[in-house]
Amino acid sequence: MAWTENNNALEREFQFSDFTEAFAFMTRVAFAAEAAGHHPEWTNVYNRVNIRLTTHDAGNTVTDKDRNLAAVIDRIYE
Ligand SMILES: C[C@H](O)[C@H](O)[C@H]1CNC2=NC(N)=NC(=O)C2=N1
Repeated sequence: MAWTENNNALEREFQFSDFTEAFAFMTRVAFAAEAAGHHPEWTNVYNRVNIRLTTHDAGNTVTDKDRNLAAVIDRIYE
């Protein structure tokens, strides 16, 4: 898995050719997150998107909800 676990969260950086591609990815992830009822912490700077996944309801720990969303995000990125 390309994600690393740091400070009770799964983290991964995604890179794109430009802002439009990065934002298109974010839009798809946003819909997938809403469908899953589980939402990322993220930042975007131009063509980079940094995502952090942790479960707030479980006291900010990594749970299967984070692992499952990470797998969904990876498929969107492929
Ligand atoms: C009621 C709602 O499903 C919960 O508050 C969900 C929303 N999205 C969430 N996202 C994340 N990352 N952690 C949560 O604990 C969480 N809880």
